[in-house]
Amino acid sequence: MKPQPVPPLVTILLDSAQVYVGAHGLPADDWMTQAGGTPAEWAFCLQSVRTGRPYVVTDALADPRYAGNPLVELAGVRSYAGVPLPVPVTASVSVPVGGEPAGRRPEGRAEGRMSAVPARMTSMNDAPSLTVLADQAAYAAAVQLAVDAAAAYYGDGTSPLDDDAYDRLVRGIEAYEAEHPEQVLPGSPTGKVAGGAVEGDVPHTVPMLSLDNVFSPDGLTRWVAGLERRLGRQVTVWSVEPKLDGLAISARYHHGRLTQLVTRGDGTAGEDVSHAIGTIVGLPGRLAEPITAEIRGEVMMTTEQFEAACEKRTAHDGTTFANPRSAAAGTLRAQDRPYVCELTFFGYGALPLPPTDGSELAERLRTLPHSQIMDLVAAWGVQTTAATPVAGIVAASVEEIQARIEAIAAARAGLPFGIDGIVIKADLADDQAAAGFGSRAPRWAIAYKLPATEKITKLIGVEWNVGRTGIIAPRAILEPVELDGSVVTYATLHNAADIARRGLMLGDSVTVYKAGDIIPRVEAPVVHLRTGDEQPISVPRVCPNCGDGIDTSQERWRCVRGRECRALASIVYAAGRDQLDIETLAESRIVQLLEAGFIADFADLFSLKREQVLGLERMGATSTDKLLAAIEVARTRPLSRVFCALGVRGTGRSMSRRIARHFATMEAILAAGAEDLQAVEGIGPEKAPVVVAELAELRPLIDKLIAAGVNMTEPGATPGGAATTAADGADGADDGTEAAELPLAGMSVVATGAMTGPLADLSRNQVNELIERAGGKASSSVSAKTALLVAGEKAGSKRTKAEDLGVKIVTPEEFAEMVAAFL
Ligand SMILES: NC(=O)c1ccc[n+]([C@@H]2O[C@H](COP(=O)([O-])OP(=O)(O)OC[C@H]3O[C@@H](n4cnc5c(N)ncnc54)[C@H](O)[C@@H]3O)[C@@H](O)[C@H]2O)c1
Ligand SMILES: [Zn+2]
Repeated sequence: MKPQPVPPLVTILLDSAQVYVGAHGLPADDWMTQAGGTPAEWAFCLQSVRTGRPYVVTDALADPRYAGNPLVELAGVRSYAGVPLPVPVTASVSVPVGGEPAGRRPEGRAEGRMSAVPARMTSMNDAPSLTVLADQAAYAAAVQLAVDAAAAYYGDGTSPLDDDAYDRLVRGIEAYEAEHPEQVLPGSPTGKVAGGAVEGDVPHTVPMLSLDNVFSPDGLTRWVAGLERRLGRQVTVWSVEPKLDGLAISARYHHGRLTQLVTRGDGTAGEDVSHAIGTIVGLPGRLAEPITAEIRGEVMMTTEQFEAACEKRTAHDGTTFANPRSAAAGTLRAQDRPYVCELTFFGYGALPLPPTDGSELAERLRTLPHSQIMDLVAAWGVQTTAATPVAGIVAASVEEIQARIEAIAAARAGLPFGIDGIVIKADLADDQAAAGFGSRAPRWAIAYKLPATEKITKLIGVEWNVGRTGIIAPRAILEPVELDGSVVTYATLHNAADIARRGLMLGDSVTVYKAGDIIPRVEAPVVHLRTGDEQPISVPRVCPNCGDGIDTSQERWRCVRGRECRALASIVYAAGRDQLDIETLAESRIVQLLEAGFIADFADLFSLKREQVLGLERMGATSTDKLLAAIEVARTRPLSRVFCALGVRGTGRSMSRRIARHFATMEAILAAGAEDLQAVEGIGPEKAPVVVAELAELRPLIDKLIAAGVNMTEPGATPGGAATTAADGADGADDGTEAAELPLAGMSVVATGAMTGPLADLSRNQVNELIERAGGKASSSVSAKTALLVAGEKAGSKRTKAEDLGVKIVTPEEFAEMVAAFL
């Protein structure tokens, strides 16, 4: 028999750092890798972060830089160990370029180093990525790492891995075990509660299990079908609840009194943590009724409790907790801390407790639907999610479950506590009893996992930026990390005091948080991962923009020149091509005008006198009149341009267009509250209040613009937004028809390559404006949601991607015809 093709050796570092890419010159947000290291050390990652689609290896091979690289061989691998690989190879594997990365890993850190081979991807729909294990040694190292990490995670919360890295590792172990059942180690974490890493000495009356996971609507549908097949009937009632991100705990009440708290442990026995009684909000020492029962639920820290706990710990030993979950884990078990941190409890179950398991209550707890048991628990005075925006509900169909999943996922970023998914349970006791339990999880419940919102990465730098009002704010530069659908390289650090409070140092491993629209933020240093090489973060002594002094009397530092510090930059921006487009106004001219005291902001441009301009050095009559004429034209620009010129944080060109089209007038924008703003696509619960606050701050400038007669309306738009009212039915009917008649209504359109024909002279921004005038949504990246690609000359990778996805492609000329009325 012919030997199998030998797969190239690829190295994967089991490091918590999630790397970047960029070394191969492709957009960083397109790719992900599984490994640690720096961009110079790693060249490829083979799965698109944005689309989850596998990367086509052969594409990259055309690049001469990779000639002779092991990857060349990788591309030739069509099967491994006799199993055909999807062609071409599609695993999440990274390949080192130019030798192995060495010596970067901190000492004393749980890690394994293993060779890896391309994995066969499971169904891409539902495919979370996994760490690929090449051989038995790699497998053994992975098992050891996972068990150590889990022990630290459930112990004092000091795991070296973030959850995503841990989950990928365990999935890799599972995949390896499926291929090599004869090699499974007894210590393997798979199939065990808490990965088999924790023990306890207080037996549970009924095992406290974990939950199995799904990751997509398809996964959920399959799970439901599987359960119904097992039961031989349809499940008619489901309960849908948030999956609280803390630790499971059992609270034993005797005659209404809380007598014992026990952790989940290995599922059959846990640890007694009764010392925490009295410190957990939502878990009363005495119930409203003198009942005897066991209540199960999640112990966690709210964001507020986490901040308070960090403050206490910093005061005590100068360190913080890495995140709310590990703070809760550490706090629950800590007995001899000189400070007390408050915890929060949410119940999600109740069961009979011996010796009263023959009682009438015990019988009710065995036969009532889960949802009604939760009502009972709340009535007894225990906190449940009922009072939160993500309350548990019952659903009758997969569609209803799915709708609730979406609602909970949308609410996640605004919640005062962490959730990491949605738990779906068969609500009726009969269904639960008939489905029963596996060794690790019940068969009648499933966790629908949401993407991780937190990861561990490295803080590699801090830069100090001066805002429009002269506020000097630090920003963290991170080793790029893929988080909730995008690659994060920068994160907010509020101010110098905040850096000190969190005890951050350069080179620290840090937890970074991002969900939905939220601007990523650094949560805390992971103190137990320090190597001793971390350096203090230096703070500026003078304004980084103008070199003048800094007013440090407030927590938010400010340049002593205040608004003036940034005046030049703001006016240059406002006059720019995509904003007011004042053609002859060069930066040097703005400097002259500022220095002469004729202007202090861009609104002053509109009241410039001819003599003033004429009096400037190197300014003749012709150029003066040209400039004044250009300013006259600027006075009539559409609202979207004027709004963009304001430079409201988080609103660039396309967002400004969307806002202007939605509200139609500046008056309506100014009257809008955070709620109203969220009706604009791309503005979420976090961004909306920022925009409102910025606009309040900009109000004097806006009033000045209005007084100067600058246009404040968006041509063709009606208040309320034509596109939004389209779906509104009756009273939106007029607008609705209008929107539906627009040639690109409801379409996401991407333009790429050089425009030709009637579009030849348009900038990309102008093409995007055109798309939006014609009712479409301009986007810069091709995805499954793209309805149309306008591909000019040299369209490149976007065109390839559109072809792959079956997106309709037109030439600039064809497009010009489609939108001729709007040109
Ligand atoms: N970072 C690490 O080193 C590390 C180590 C081990 C585990 N982990 C993380 O922990 C996860 C596995 O932990 P797990 O076994 O506790 O499982 P899990 O957290 O995935 O799910 C089970 C748990 O969900 C909780 N839960 C929350 N809301 C619930 C609700 N409404 N109803 C029922 N249960 C609810 C319960 O505590 C239950 O035990 C992994 O996926 C990983 O993300 C991380
Ligand atoms: Zn300054």
